[in-house]
Amino acid sequence: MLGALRRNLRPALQRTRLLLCGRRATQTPRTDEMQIRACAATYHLHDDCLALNYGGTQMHFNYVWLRDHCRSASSYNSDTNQRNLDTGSIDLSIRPDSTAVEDGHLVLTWPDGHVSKYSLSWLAENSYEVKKQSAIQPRVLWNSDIYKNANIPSSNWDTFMSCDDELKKFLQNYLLYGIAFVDAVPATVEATEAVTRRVSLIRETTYGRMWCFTSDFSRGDTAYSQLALDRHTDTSYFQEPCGIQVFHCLRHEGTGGRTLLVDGFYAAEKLRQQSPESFELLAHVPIRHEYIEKTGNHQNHMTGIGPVLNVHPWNKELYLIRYNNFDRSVINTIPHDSVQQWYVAHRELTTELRRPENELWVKLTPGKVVFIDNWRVMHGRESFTGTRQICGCYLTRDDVLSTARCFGLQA
Ligand SMILES: C[N+](C)(C)CCCC[C@H](N)C(=O)O
Ligand SMILES: O=C(O)CCC(=O)C(=O)O
Ligand SMILES: [Fe+2]
Repeated sequence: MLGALRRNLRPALQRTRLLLCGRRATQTPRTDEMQIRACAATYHLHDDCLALNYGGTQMHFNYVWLRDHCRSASSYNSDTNQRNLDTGSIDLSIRPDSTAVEDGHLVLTWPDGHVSKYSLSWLAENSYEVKKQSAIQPRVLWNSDIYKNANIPSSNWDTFMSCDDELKKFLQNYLLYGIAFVDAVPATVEATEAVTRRVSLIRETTYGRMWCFTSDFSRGDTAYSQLALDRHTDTSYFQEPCGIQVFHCLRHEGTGGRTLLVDGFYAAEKLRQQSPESFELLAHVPIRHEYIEKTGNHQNHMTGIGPVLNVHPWNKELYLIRYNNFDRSVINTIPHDSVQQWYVAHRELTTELRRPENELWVKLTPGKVVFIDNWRVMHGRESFTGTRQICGCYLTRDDVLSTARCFGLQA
């Protein structure tokens, strides 16, 4: 989206240069005058903001915002990408003394003589109006057919470990779909750790840094049994649930034990369309998840409070689902007259999550490592017989997204 915008802006920018090169308005020109001078970029100074029309978009910039976002050396350190200016010292009723558009830049002179210059394309990219048009993180929401028909290739261990382009492709798939696979990984904890470290930092939890589990009840949790587990997100009882879960089945001699994957955002968006009030309720009512373990050496009591659906307040984009019926705690954060509606909304979401067409079943075999966005994609498993050993770890979401952004991906 921004790429397309940049392309659209380029001819406009050139036209601006052509028309405005070397010209400077010392006083705010009248609108009709501006239209003639700068047909590609027009502006108008309102009482509370500067309106800029550029690249076909009408944008509005608050004056304090403009002073705060000055990119001159005294206001901003472009080596560290940090603000130098003390925002607390800006006069909250500041207005520019003079305004001009020249050479593809908006130039403002402030009452104290300080000059701020902003490239028009920078303003466009960073305006609320343009940001609002594109998702924070573009995603492809999927059910089983959509995912299968997309034919997303798995990465291969050798190329994944040695080639940055391969890692970038992997991350792009991961960002779009919330799951991604690496094949032909040696069936060891060390290789699983290496594949993981290639992506990001491991998040150590009470389960360890790298963990390896089997059905031995060594911990007080159903995961350490042979029972089936319905779709869920992990560590919902953390105030910040783990961002990514990595699984590698090192061995399984027995039957069953397939892994279930369900795109929680696909289901939640269906709910938003069909039943907006239920979506709103699940997005606002906080509930508690809890992990209480008092076995052998393990003493844990974790709680996390937050809504099932979490949306960015400014554009309503989903970013996190907490959905774990095993670990959901006593509901005592909802007034009695909303409890019934909450259960209705939860049931509607559950119905969407349980549609067979939304279920992607995969048998994890030695060599196949899966990365799951634990803020979006639910996992579960079929019951099994025999010895089954799974190793893996959790990753911090911020660090994975940072790796992706360093490759130039939008995340
Ligand atoms: C993955 N590993 C086996 C280490 C831990 C499992 C944690 C299970 C817990 N009920 C939850 O959903 O968070
Ligand atoms: O055994 C599995 O495949 C997954 C179990 C599980 O949900 C977990 O470990 O988080
Ligand atoms: Fe789990």
